[in-house]
Amino acid sequence: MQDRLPHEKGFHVSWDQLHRDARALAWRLQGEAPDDGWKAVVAITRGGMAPAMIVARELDIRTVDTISVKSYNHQTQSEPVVIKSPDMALVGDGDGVLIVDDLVDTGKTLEVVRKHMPKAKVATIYAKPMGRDMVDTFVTEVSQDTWIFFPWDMALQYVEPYRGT
Ligand SMILES: O=P(O)(O)OC[C@H]1O[C@H](OP(=O)(O)OP(=O)(O)O)[C@H](O)[C@@H]1O
Ligand SMILES: O=c1[nH]c(=O)c2nc[nH]c2[nH]1
Ligand SMILES: [Mg+2]
Repeated sequence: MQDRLPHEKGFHVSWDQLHRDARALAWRLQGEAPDDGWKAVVAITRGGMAPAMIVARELDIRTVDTISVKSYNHQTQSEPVVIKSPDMALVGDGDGVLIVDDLVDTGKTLEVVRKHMPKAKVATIYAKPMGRDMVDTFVTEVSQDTWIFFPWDMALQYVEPYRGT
């Protein structure tokens, strides 16, 4: 499938904003930990790595693994492919595991990941309506026609003033 998605709006997230929002996610997750604590955090690479690091730091979880799923080439979506699995001896069926990603959009990535670890809890910082139900905990919802620009995909640059002289 090669659909170009009609994104009308842009939501630009700075490192500072990402840090605040990831900490807000960790704050929410405090009350959702299993009685014996989270066994591990699994970051969905690449976008989930910075959020997972911040969440793991706030919740003092030292065991962090990754699952690598690729589904977009820039803004063009294709079928998600698992490129690298987590240590299955560690994560098992996902019981006690916290999966972290930067966002859920259509939910296709999480569909694949949940098949790997059906009992895991899933948290993202941002969520769009189509994929919202695939996530147990998130912080901010944006509309489906918004493209979220993450700090690792941006750089500071000069902009023209609104009014010339
Ligand atoms: O809900 P979906 O429609 O599946 O989209 C969400 C996924 O898409 C992006 O990852 P991408 O595949 O672009 O890889 P990346 O994390 O390496 O940037 C994003 O980081 C999510 O993982
Ligand atoms: O950087 C991104 N921003 C988005 O809004 C998005 N949706 C899917 N994949 C995405 N990647
Ligand atoms: Mg991703």
